[in-house]
Amino acid sequence: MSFWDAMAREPSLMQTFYGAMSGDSKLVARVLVSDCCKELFRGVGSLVDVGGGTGTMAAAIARAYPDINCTVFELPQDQEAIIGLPNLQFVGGNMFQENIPHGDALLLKVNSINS
Ligand SMILES: C[S@@+](CC[C@H](N)C(=O)[O-])C[C@H]1O[C@@H](n2cnc3c(N)ncnc32)[C@H](O)[C@@H]1O
Repeated sequence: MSFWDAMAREPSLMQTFYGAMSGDSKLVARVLVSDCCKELFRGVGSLVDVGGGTGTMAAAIARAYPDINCTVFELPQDQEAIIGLPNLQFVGGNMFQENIPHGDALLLKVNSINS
């Protein structure tokens, strides 16, 4: 059983974990969508956040760049995801077993506790 499968059996642990991931993403997103990183997004029309959790990072990018079509590719799970942005969608899947959706840019962000 994978770490992710095990965690899915513990809803409170899962909620804590994704809350921590989201908090980290909020912090990093503030830098990523600031003026200093504008060059990174030049010419990008679509972006896929692989393993993007509840969508915190992708949502920040989608808000800052309404012309970028953002997709979160994530294991199907019962977590509250960010909804309501016209240029943000979620696709459920396993990156090791299924094709990752096409995007001009792929984002694969891990949290500092993993690195
Ligand atoms: C360390 S968390 C990082 C979450 C988010 N990118 C962030 O930085 O806040 C890793 C994420 O990858 C997802 N994940 C793990 N294995 C995956 C797989 N095989 N396919 C797709 N997503 C996966 C997990 O559910 C989790 O949301």
